[in-house]
Amino acid sequence: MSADTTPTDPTPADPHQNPAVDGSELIRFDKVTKRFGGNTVLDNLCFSVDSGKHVTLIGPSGSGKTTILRLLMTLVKPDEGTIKVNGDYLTHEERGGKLVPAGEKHIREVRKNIGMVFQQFNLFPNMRVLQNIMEAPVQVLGLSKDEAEARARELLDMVGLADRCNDYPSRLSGGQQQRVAIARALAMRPQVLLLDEVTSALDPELVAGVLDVLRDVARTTDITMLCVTHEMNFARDISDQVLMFDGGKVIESGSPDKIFGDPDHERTREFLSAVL
Ligand SMILES: Nc1ncnc2c1ncn2[C@@H]1O[C@H](COP(=O)(O)OP(=O)(O)OP(=O)(O)O)[C@@H](O)[C@H]1O
Repeated sequence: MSADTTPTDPTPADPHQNPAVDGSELIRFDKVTKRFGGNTVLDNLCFSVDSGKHVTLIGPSGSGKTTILRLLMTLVKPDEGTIKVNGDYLTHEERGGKLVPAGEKHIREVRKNIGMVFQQFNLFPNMRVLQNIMEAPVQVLGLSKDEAEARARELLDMVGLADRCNDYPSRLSGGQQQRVAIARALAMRPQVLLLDEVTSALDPELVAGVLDVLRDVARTTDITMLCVTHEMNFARDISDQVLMFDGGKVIESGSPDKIFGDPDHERTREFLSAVL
């Protein structure tokens, strides 16, 4: 990501500008600005997500939703501002009372808390399903092969694919591959699961199976979920909170009942009438 510049003057959180930090806050974006060339995609963005909550990001195409997930994965870096996960700066380290750009080791540690499922499944094509799920827990977390395999089998059972562990991804449908990708992300036991339009590349008849698996994950685990989706019924079902983005900012946030039923903002109304 050579176009990215590392922030040189990160501004520490301003408690007067942002919602109060409570004990259960897991993610905080503080005055985050992200530009691509002359295009300001996120503009002084502030928001936070509490531990265990399921938050859906909605908004028009190009409003920066995917960029937020990519920032959390450190696939891109903010131009200004700071991001904290579980109290640790994601892109900065505190050294001698000062914030300095984070080193690779620090970023790797913070990222262990975060799993992501992409629109394209991105499975390793040359590994069988079981191996796809075991790989990172063994390589990154240092689990023994037996521990990783037990974890992988449990997750395959959860996503309804216990009988496909010896198949290569190419033998599976897109929906099945995406369910393996969900199991693979969960195998790292992340605190946060990022979901980026995970059903957009699927044939319509395969969408429901994937969404059902995610509903189960939301219902049966305490994982924090940050979700970008065009599936508004799914968003309504699983979300504790919906954030509506426009012009690089959160213009409105609230419960799904509020945002989908009686939004305050005209722009939210317009957007929802176009997509619902
Ligand atoms: N690597 C990049 N280089 C240049 N521009 C980029 C890059 N990534 C994203 N953008 C631009 O940033 C803007 C926001 O993109 P982003 O994918 O975050 O939007 P989005 O809200 O997720 O949109 P959609 O719903 O269409 O996926 C878009 O104008 C996009 O073209």
